Amino acid sequence: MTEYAIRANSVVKRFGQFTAINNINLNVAKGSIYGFLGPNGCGKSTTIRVLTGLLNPSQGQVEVLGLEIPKQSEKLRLKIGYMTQKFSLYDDLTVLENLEFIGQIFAINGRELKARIAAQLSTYGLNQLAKQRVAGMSGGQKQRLSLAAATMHQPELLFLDEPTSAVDPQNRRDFWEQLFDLSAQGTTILVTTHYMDEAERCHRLAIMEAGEIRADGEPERLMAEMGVNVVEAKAANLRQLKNQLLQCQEVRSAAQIGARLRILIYQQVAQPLEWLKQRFPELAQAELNLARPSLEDVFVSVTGAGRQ
Ligand SMILES: Nc1ncnc2c1ncn2[C@@H]1O[C@H](COP(=O)(O)OP(=O)(O)OP(=O)(O)O)[C@@H](O)[C@H]1O
Repeated sequence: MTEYAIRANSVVKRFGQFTAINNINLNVAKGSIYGFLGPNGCGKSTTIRVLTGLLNPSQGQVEVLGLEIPKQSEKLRLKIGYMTQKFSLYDDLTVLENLEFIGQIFAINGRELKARIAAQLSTYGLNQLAKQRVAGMSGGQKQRLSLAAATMHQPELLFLDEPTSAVDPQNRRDFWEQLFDLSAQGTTILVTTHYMDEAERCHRLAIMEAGEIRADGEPERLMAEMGVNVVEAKAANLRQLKNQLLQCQEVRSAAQIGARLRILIYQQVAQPLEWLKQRFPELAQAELNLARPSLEDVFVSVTGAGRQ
């Protein structure tokens, strides 16, 4: 039987008249990496704050690591790590001093603290930087320190709010390798992101828009079940063709990628290539191919994106 680290049932959070998250249902399996993908302002951070007990839900039930939230939030605090969007360590302290400080907050002292710091410095490649003040460090180095700090007390569950928005692709890759190491050791991870490639790495994923979960599942399954076929067309006058395609109710979206147009066509059209050629005679000689769906296609097909 699957054990869940997080269960949320019909959770709503309102700020005054404004509903920031609406009827969120969530089951996050223990040890998994669960992604929250969605545009700015769709409610990802609000959801995390409710799940961590920092915000009280307006409605609904939340259970995290077997604790009833917000009632038992204080007990939860010691079992979770939370890396917020903003770098939240001390610029004027060194790497070592930051880790000591965080350790003490979690009541780790003496020999145990020394051992934990040594382990974290080594795991996150910070040995050479131990005596360096944070102010002079690069974005990638700061991010490694943030993860080291968030995992100092070996939390069972880790919340990461857009952890890689300030780092380059190589650092993102390395960061994700660290997340998979943590997951293999049994840590459950909930991570929010804007990046499709990052979302694709998650074991499971929720796509959010305007405070609601629009789709939820394993990335591969979401791609297989999205209800549209993807066609790539290499043709002349792509801008004009795109506008004409968007007038057709059979077309979910069309977007230019280099010299091609990526067209999502609802699956009610059984033969999308033939349909395109019939509907647009100028495509009769064009290069048309069915393409493998991507997560970006799923995102477009389940949200309001892509219709302009
Ligand atoms: N304390 C608050 N009071 C009023 N409105 C809020 C508050 N916190 C968030 N909101 C609103 O709730 C909505 C969701 O915000 P949230 O920060 O959860 O989005 P997000 O998906 O995390 O966005 P981003 O990717 O930009 O961080 C936004 O419209 C935001 O302005």
